[in-house]
Amino acid sequence: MRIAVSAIEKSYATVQAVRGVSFTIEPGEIFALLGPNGAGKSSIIRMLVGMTLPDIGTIQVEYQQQRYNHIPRRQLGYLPEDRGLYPDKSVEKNLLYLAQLHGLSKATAQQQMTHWLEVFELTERRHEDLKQLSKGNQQKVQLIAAVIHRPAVVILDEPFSGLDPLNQEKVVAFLKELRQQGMTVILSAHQMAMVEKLADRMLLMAKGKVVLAGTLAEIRLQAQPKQVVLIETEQAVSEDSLASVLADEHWQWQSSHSFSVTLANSTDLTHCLQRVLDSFTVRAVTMQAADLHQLYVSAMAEHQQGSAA
Ligand SMILES: Nc1ncnc2c1ncn2[C@@H]1O[C@H](COP(=O)(O)OP(=O)(O)OP(=O)(O)O)[C@@H](O)[C@H]1O
Repeated sequence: MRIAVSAIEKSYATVQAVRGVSFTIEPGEIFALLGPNGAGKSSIIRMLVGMTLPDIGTIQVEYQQQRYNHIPRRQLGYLPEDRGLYPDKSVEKNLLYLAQLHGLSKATAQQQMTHWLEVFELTERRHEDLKQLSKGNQQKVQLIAAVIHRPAVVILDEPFSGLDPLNQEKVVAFLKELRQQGMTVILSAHQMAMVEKLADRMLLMAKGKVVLAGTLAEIRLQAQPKQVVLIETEQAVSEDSLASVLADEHWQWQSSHSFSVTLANSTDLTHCLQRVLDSFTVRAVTMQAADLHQLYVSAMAEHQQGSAA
């Protein structure tokens, strides 16, 4: 399923929640919507699933040569922010009921349920009422409920919320398996370390607008266009020798055996390394890349400064 969102806007009574947002999602990719509380992520999700319409702009969904203005219900698995299963029914009854509601045969529903309960280590708990499970385990049942009917697209609003680190890792593995099975996954999340491991592309939003977009590498370039490379040498290097070898570079002496160089692009990297290798024996070269959490925090700080100015 291919999804193209073009310049959508959405306002509620007093809030302009989404302000001219565009992006595309390619079939089979994991796409992450990121941003602080109130950024507009859930509003976008509600428009993607057809719960509300954009005031302005378009959503075009292509699936098996058909076109839609939202993701067709039969092809959608959705974990909303406010979860909706039956607390007084067992895990098994909840899942089988939902699967059959989506048109799965009893045998296929059973087989799907068995597989996913195993993945989340919930097989032993399947006869317990949902309300008897911890919040984290209920969350895992909700994730299974969203995918049990094998939809083409899965939308997960905060799939990591309420989960401990080990269970968050399980969700990462679960989402990778969905991608392997060919599903398109759209998720919103606040756990950057998890998103970094998973997302093929992402959209960082603030106050209804796009702040950064693309793959992690593209986002890195947008947020931090300069690269910093740390070079460690076998022999001691003085500041004077660096000044003569790297006369045109922006370098910083770190210790007798290491220094960093800030580069504008990869061509500069080649030139810089050639000059360094002509003069010193190099032990290690490390690119100092910011992780998604750091990129997110600095992008949001910059955005806030920009909108305050
Ligand atoms: N039904 C509604 N009526 C009025 N205002 C709303 C409604 N839904 C959302 N908003 C407002 O729209 C803005 C965007 O909200 P939205 O829920 O889309 O953000 P979000 O990025 O999903 O936030 P969170 O991470 O907290 O879930 C917020 O200011 C919110 O208060």
